[in-house]
Amino acid sequence: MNQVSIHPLIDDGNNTASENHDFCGGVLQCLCTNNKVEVSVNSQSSHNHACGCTKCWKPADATFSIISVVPRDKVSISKHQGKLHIVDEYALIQRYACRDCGVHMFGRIENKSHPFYGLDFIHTELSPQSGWSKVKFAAFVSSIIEGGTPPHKMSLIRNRLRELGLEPYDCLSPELMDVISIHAAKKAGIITE
Ligand SMILES: N[C@@H](CCC(=O)N[C@@H](CS)C(=O)NCC(=O)O)C(=O)O
Ligand SMILES: [Zn+2]
Ligand SMILES: [Zn+2]
Repeated sequence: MNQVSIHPLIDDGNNTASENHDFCGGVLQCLCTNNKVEVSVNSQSSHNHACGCTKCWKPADATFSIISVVPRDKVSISKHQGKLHIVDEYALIQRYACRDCGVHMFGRIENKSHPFYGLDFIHTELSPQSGWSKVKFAAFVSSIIEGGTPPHKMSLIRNRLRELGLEPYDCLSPELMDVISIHAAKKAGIITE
């Protein structure tokens, strides 16, 4: 069967397996064999989704990354902080990566006026614990072309995402796009609450 790969963790259609509503976090580990960087996350993840952009970390054999958010005050570096560096200081999301294995441990927004300020971006697949929220949609789908996917495969990939229960969007989901616009409308005084 000529099936396209989205991400090894969801390709088998088993995306719903482990979500646990009582789950309250775990430890993210980098992929080094020794001296693993560890980041403690004391919260369940939200808005877990597949991201097709070129900036988010993904395993070598994946077309999409899997990324979610947690409150930034629930994230702390617990081991080998010295191995972390910021991938791009000028990006909106400052991604803290392990210098040795390249994995992004978390991403942080420092611009206090950004609608997503206060949320850190994490890859729950780096955690040995199970119970994290399930992947709910696919964002920045058209961007996979910038990552090398041949454009003629796009409809096959969008169909496969739908088959896996992940509605494909070329930016963020409508819910998150609304959050961004509500923030902008409040800032401009168009709406008050
Ligand atoms: N088409 C671009 C899209 C990049 C992009 O805008 N990514 C989104 C989703 S992660 C974003 O919010 N980026 C902010 C950032 O990377 O700092 C690419 O693939 O590089
Ligand atoms: Zn590492
Ligand atoms: Zn991304």
